[in-house]
Amino acid sequence: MTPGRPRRPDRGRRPAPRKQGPRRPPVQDPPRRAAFDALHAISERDAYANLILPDLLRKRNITGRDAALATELTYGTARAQGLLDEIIAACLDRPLSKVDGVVLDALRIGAYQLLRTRIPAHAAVASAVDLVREVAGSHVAGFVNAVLRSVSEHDEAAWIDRLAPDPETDRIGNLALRTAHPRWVARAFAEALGDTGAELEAALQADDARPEVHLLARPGEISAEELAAITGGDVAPYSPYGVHLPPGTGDLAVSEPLNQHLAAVQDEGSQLVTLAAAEAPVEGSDSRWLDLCAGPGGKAVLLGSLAATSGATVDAVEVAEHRARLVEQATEGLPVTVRVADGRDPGLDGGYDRVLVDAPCSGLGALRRRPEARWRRQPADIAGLTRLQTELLASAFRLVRPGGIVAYVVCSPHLAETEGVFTGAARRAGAEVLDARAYFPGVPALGDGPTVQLWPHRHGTDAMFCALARAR
Ligand SMILES: C[S@@+](CC[C@H](N)C(=O)[O-])C[C@H]1O[C@@H](n2cnc3c(N)ncnc32)[C@H](O)[C@@H]1O
Repeated sequence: MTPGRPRRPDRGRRPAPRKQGPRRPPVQDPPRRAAFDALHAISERDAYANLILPDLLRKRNITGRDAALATELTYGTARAQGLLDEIIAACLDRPLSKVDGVVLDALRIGAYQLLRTRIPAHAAVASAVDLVREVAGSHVAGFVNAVLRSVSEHDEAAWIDRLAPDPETDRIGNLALRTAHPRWVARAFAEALGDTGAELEAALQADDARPEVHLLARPGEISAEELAAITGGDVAPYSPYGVHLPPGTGDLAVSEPLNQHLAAVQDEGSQLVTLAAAEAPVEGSDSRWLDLCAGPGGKAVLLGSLAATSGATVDAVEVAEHRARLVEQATEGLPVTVRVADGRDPGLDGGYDRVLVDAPCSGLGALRRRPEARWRRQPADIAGLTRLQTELLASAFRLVRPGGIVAYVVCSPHLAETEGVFTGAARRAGAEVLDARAYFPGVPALGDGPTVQLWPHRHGTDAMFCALARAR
């Protein structure tokens, strides 16, 4: 990638830029360059960190400690972007929007290293200056040097004390900045938790931490105990098929069971909601299951594995062709038939015994795993999503038979996407709402029901929502 040059030199008046020195040859720093290229693709082309970075590392043959540094810088900087921007803005005498995008991404990487890593300040500043020289030219090196020296005058806590709103009058705004969340996301968490105090703080902090990787031990292929022994992980606390990997588990330990289709990467919360969808009792036969939003196939694998052991079959519907292909690959050998169709009207015969609607959503419950999503998502996205969720759920109620189960799942705690969508749809369908907590055995702190909201700070899972209804 060749980032464009800045539209014009970015020279802050405060602090004064250093005089331009003679042009130096570019310094090679492959991990930081990879982090920069990934972050710039995220900010300019709406790329996804979990897709772009592995691709860059593979193509450039960056491995080991260098790959770990590139990953830390990419994910950490993307996750903290809004906080870093506020701090950088406080070191400028012009609006942040006037800073060229290439320069801003280099500043963000530098500020992240200064504030959230143990990299010594002089190395953080020098490496960012070298980086910007390489990607934008020497004429902006002095500007970047001066801004980062200003950033380095305080640590993160001191910057937050200076910049965060007063917690007495704006508790949510204060916590949002402290935990590097957009205010509207912090407010959505507060509304779902019914709390703006210690619990909201714990939820936002857990959401800002690096998540553990969870594996699914595919039922019928390997037990969680065996998978934990092979990978050096721990058996998950709640899912009988889950394994948690400690941070830093090497690729090698994990790649073999993944390549052999014994295991898949899947958050324990996703496993729990799928198990609830598969285990809530239907009245009568239990052999035709439908996964109405199946791509890329994580839950279809678990549903298909469970169906294989009970003699059921699964139809997996996905509107996006390429994602449907991913479902086919993931479910090979399982009793799963993939169909490319719009779940709102998939053209299938009804009469299903179980329908899972794992609806497209804001993903506010998985921000730990999608670092760029927290700054990319906007409140205005919610209305369109809830419309689609409502239509998909109405379709599920048309496709299920009386006595069958509809499971509504989203990876979001936003009340509009959770209770807001489900309550109305179940009422309109005349369905019996089940107490979903009964199908999360052993899972603590599930609230008052009947729906279930999982949380990173309570359960160590993504913030998955699950509601169950029996059709009448
Ligand atoms: C939350 S994801 C599902 C994740 C999947 N169940 C899994 O566990 O891997 C939602 C999926 O719904 C798909 N989708 C969006 N609109 C749809 C529609 N109208 N009908 C069917 N699928 C749709 C998206 O392409 C996306 O793959």
